[in-house]
Amino acid sequence: MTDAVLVLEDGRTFAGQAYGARGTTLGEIVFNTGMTGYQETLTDPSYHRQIVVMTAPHIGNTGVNDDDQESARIWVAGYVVRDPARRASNWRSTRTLDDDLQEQGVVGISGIDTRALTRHLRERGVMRAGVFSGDALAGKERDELLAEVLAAPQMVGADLAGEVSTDEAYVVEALGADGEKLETPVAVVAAIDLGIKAMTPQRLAERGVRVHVLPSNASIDDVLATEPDGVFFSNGPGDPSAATHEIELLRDVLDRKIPFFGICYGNQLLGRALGYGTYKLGYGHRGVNQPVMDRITGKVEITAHNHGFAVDAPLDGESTAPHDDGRYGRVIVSHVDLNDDVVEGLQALDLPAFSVQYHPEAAAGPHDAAHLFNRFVDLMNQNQKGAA
Ligand SMILES: NC(=O)CC[C@H](N)C(=O)O
Repeated sequence: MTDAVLVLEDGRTFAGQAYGARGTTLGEIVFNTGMTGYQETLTDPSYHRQIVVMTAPHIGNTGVNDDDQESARIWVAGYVVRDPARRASNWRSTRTLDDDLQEQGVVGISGIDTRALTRHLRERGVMRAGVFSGDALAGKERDELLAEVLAAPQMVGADLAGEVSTDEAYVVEALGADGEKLETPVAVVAAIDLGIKAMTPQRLAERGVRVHVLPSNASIDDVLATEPDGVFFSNGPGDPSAATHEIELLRDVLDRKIPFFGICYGNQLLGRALGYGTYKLGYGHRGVNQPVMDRITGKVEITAHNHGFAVDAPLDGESTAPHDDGRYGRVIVSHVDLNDDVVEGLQALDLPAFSVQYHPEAAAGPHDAAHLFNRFVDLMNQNQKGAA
């Protein structure tokens, strides 16, 4: 039975079965290669406006629980799977994935040859697409559906952090070794929520850090009002070249020599604040097994990724940050993806600032890179001692 259709911008179509909510959804179609972690993927705000294809063929086996949410809702624009589990079975599960997709109005499609679709996206690059089911499909010709896809906005130039960020600032308290609130934190961080995943402030809190999570439109005065030892920029959706306000905010932070750590979108914004360009990858990195070389230690980490853009910085040696006649001093590309040599991290040599393109908080994925949160805490400690 065919009661749903996936239409790609280049005209290729895939027939399947309606999954989750019925209706229309439009977005950029991307694929995720993680064999686990569908719940964390669905609730990662960086997937806002993207239709996600899972290359793992069987999705929903372990149901959904309240602990693995990376935010309060599903953010993907649409969901494409091969074979949904007929029955969810896990001791932590409180409901099925299909329930969540339906309740939250997320249109999906199943029964798709996700291997063929992924190969197509690898060859042609990610592109806009639409999933149509129920009344949205009834009586419509393929050309009408394609016209809807072609009218959808492009990801290039999209400034989306404001659409996913928190409206109000909130605090995640520092935790002691006993898991209880630590009255005197080891450091205070102002974290700019560009689409932050719940596990990120948690990883800092576990290291004794109090985290003030601020909305993406926070001003430098809002940041300074938290009396931060360090500033953090999170992951998030959209094109880093469009994030004008956030890039200016970051320059204000760098000018004050406040220790800075950025993840994913935060890495791209550090790149842009320093004056480098960013560009769109053909099909991006989305999964939990990307090998990344830390060029400072020579160690390789297996890491979780979700990015479609990357920083354009010279791989070899030090370069002077291009912004404003060397005002930010020297920078090295600290991390490189071993699959394709994409820049995966930046380290400023004359400022207390570094960032990675991948996800040390994991969720889902391996914990190889969790030590980077320690590196940030050390950087803040050194800075406090230097200032004392
Ligand atoms: N997870 C992220 O922070 C993604 C960053 C950016 N939106 C990209 O696609 O590259």
